[in-house]
Amino acid sequence: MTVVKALTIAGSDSGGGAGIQADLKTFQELKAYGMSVLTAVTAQNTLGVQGVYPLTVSQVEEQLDSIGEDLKPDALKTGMLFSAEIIEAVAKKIQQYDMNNVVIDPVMIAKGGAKLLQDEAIDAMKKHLIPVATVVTPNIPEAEAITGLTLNSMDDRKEAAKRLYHLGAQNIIIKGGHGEEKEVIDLIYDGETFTQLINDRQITENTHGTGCTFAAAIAAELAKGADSLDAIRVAREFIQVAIEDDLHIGSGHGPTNHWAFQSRRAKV
Ligand SMILES: Nc1ncnc2c1ncn2[C@@H]1O[C@H](COP(=O)(O)OP(=O)(O)O)[C@@H](O)[C@H]1O
Ligand SMILES: Cc1ncc(COP(=O)(O)OP(=O)(O)O)c(N)n1
Repeated sequence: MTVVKALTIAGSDSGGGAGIQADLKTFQELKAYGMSVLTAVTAQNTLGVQGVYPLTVSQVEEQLDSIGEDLKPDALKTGMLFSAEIIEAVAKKIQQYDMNNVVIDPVMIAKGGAKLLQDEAIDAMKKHLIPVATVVTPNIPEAEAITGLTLNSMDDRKEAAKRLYHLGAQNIIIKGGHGEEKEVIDLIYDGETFTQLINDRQITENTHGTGCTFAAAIAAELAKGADSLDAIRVAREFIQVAIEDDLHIGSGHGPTNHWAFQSRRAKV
């Protein structure tokens, strides 16, 4: 049996809907062996984020060394990185251990408004992390923060994607969850071609962790050898059914259903 290995470098969500918990659940569902490097602990539930506790740079580096020296991942994704210092350390270790298939989810703010990245870390993200990205997955506010543009139209999103490409990412996907359209439009750019993935927008409160889950699914598919566009298409299907078959747990923004994708396949 060939085992593919996927790594998440992210924060912990005690509520289990986002962060490393969402990533590991997604890796498992997509049949990739999951590994994790923790960058921060959050006290969090469906109502919001009650506490944020970053790890030290050396604690993050030591975990990356443990992985790099023994368990080379076939793909990795980054999530909450919190500070410029952690971003720089992560970018250095990705290069030192020659890690490929790198999905960068530039997590900045949780849905409830809590800051998961310090403002001054955005420059480090642009300088150190986006240049090593196989795929970068900003939502609309994150794309605005990175590019300095205001994204009111699809043409604005295309311009932002071009700027992210010029920062060094190989593939850009500007996610449409925060868009105004009736449908959800995720815009992909590979330096030559724009592709739009258009899906039904679900009217639900239960979208906690959508970005983490989506990026983790891309990483799992890249680990299995898919090209970037195919990996994004599978991840899009994974997140759509995870939102459609939501679990209704907690009294705020509930998590998505990480087993919906496999449950539906089993029924076919
Ligand atoms: N209400 C929704 N219905 C269907 N798909 C959604 C919905 N909200 C988000 N998505 C999808 O979930 C993924 C994450 O998008 P988004 O919510 O924009 O990111 P983030 O969680 O980082 O803010 C994207 O593929 C997006 O299209
Ligand atoms: C620990 C941790 N990491 C990331 C997030 C943000 O996750 P995201 O998928 O963008 O979902 P929302 O927070 O927007 O629901 C998080 N909340 N916690």
